Amino acid sequence: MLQLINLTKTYPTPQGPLHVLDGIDLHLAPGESLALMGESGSGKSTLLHLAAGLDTPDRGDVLLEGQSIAALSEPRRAELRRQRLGLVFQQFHLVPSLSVADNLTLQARLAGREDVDWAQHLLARLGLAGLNDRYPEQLSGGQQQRLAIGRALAARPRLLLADEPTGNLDEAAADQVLDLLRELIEESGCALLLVTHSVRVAGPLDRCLHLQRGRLAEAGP
Ligand SMILES: Nc1ncnc2c1ncn2[C@@H]1O[C@H](COP(=O)(O)OP(=O)(O)OP(=O)(O)O)[C@@H](O)[C@H]1O
Repeated sequence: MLQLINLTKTYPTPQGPLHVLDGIDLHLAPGESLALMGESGSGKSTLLHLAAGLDTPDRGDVLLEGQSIAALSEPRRAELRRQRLGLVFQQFHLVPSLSVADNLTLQARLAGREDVDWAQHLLARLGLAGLNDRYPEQLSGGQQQRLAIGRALAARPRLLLADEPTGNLDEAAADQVLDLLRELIEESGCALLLVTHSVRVAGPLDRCLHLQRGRLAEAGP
């Protein structure tokens, strides 16, 4: 489903080149959930951005369902993202001028994959059904985060990439959002690559890998 092949990324800095990713290989199976952990600055967000085709590696390639991202032009990469990927970041990136219902279906509509029944189901499951006509600024942080998750799942992506999706929430709200996220992922058969600092968050996922000095290692017991 997702394959990272020898991904290498170096940033130029005033102190010289910073080797963030040093030949990363990773294979994620359909429906599999994987936590990516590692110290601050170890390159987790960099890896996620490369996997989403939002940035390009110095070497290596990303295959999404066998399709090489490196071989695509930027517009075709954006189309692939719309069709196959859901993205959830720590900042919610909701559109302030759109209602809850319109925010949720925005990506699905752009991808030509709007499914009214699935959108209603997501709104209900995410506890947002009564809030359809509200605007993002009228929601709590937890509600905004749930809406961002709903939006990412509305087009039924094959893979959800999530960067600290509960980083802004207190523990109780974070647990609730993560339980929902896992349930919805299972319902839709979507794979998950989730960046987190939290062992509690990583624990229930199928696999956990640590990023350290540019390489991936299986997490110990
Ligand atoms: N555009 C850039 N130019 C130069 N250095 C960068 C750039 N983006 C990231 N870095 C550096 O690359 C390293 C990895 O950053 P990245 O954001 O991927 O780490 P992270 O593991 O996600 O960190 P955190 O857990 O703090 O979010 C950091 O040292 C960061 O300062």
